[in-house]
Amino acid sequence: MPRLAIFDLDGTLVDSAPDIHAALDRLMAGQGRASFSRAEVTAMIGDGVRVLVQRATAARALDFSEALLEHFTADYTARAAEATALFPGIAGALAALRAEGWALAVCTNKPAAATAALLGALGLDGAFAAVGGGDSFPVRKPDPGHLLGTLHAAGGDPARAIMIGDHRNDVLAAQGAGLPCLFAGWGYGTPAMAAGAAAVLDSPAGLLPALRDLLP
Ligand SMILES: O=C(O)COP(=O)(O)O
Ligand SMILES: [Mg+2]
Repeated sequence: MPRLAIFDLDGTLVDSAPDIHAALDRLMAGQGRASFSRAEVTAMIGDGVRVLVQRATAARALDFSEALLEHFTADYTARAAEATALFPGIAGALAALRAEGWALAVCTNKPAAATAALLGALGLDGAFAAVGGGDSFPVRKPDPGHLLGTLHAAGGDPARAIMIGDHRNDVLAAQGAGLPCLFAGWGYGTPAMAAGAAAVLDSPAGLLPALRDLLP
């Protein structure tokens, strides 16, 4: 069975904050509310789209509604790849891992439809043995069931799999599933969120050596 690297998406593989930010600002403008700073937006990312819109509406004294959530989700899904790109070094790291025989998967709290649209636009459809979105399973990160469901869909073995993520939810899901977690320090998380990770990486250049170290 090949070694399996399971990647978080937002803040780990892709710098998606510009498009999430733009979509949130469009939502707020439609409600007559002020836009957000980038730091406000990155602090709201990580728990899926429902919690994102709940946090954004609360921050602008708006009542959350299913209609606002649906509006945001449709708008963001259609425009998820306008300004979003892979972090520098990610494409090379993924190619090197595949060349070494690693299987790859994505486990993200972003909804599956937006995830598929984004991966397709980035030319990454087909790069992953499985993609577990935030609505692919009855649970999502930090619940380990999301990670284990993705792992099983990829045909992986928990004893030969590693999680890579930028948020506390990634570390907690990995801990619950019994997997080591590498913390992507280039993402949207805070240093405190790395507590419990096997290692904190400063840049994607550190991915290959750290993964080989954990699973020779
Ligand atoms: O959609 C989110 O809130 C976060 O997505 P992620 O799990 O890929 O970081
Ligand atoms: Mg993330």
